[in-house]
Amino acid sequence: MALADFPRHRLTFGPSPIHPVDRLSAHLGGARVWMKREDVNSGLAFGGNKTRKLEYLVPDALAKGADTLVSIGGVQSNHTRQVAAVAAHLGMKAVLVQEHWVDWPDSVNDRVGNILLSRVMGADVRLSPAGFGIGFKESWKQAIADVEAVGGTPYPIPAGASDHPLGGLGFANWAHEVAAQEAELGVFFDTIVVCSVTGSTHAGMIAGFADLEHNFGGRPRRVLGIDASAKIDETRDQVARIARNTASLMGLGREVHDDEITVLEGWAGDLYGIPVESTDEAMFLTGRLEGVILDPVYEGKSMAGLIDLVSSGEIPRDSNVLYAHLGGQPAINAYSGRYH
Ligand SMILES: Cc1ncc(COP(=O)(O)O)c(CNC2(C(=O)O)CC2)c1O
Repeated sequence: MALADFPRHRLTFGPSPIHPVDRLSAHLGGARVWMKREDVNSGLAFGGNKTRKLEYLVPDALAKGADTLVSIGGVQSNHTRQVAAVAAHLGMKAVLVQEHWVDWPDSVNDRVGNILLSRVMGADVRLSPAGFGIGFKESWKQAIADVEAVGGTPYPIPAGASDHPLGGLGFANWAHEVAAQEAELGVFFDTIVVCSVTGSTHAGMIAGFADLEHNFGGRPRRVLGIDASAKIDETRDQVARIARNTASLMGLGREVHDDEITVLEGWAGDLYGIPVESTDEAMFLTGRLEGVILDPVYEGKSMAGLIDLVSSGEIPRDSNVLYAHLGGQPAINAYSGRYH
């Protein structure tokens, strides 16, 4: 099946906005930087990259007669908050396993930001002591079994909606959306910068841009994933696997080449969820030059990567760089101790 043949349940307002950030570009003194704003893509609880992925999972959940979305993330997961919003929107229940992915001293970490929003939306929020990991977890499997035990019909959604057969389609579609917007804007984004953790945002982009090039006469471009997992080998493997699975699912017609899969390290720090100096600097620079808010877990780290790659000229001065802003702002409320 071609991408266009997959059912998509609209959860977004339409194409997410693309705009230049020329004060930031001037400050960096290199390529022109633009942003595509998934942080304002939906009216459902601040939206984000997972909302776009869920547009392709919801038809499957509805077709299977599910009544409960079951997912997993850290205490300040943006993903589980978006699952809670979509469940509420659809009239389904949500069971969310929130694991101890971050040893962050803010005592309010489990009472503000994303987890507070999920509770407001009526999700069954279950705190778990298990630590960070992007693979399948026992706590999540138990939650699925619990729903079945009371006669419910669960729809399992893994961390980040990534290691799911349909998990890459949302951002494969994102690539096609970018191409349509380029035609309107009269610009070509030769480089895309995106944060990579569970991997299907980046992986979907790889498959989508390969589809554009191989089947729609598109020009080649670089998709640079910036790791924020601090477990780069696992993330690299997951991005590669999901990119290839997604390409095969949508009938790309060729293999995904190794040189199309680039996950860069250097800005994640030692631990997932713990900001480092470059994270803080990226957050403050973007906030003070553009009024754009980045979070300390994900976008602050991917922007730190963009800043270095543009400043160093690794991304050439004549490039147009599209930064994927994937959302995540609510989590900043759990880091007030660092930014007061
Ligand atoms: C704001 C933001 N930016 C980038 C990412 C990384 O996306 P992927 O997981 O698709 O690689 C997340 C993910 N967040 C996870 C979550 O539980 O919130 C899946 C880890 C994100 O929330």
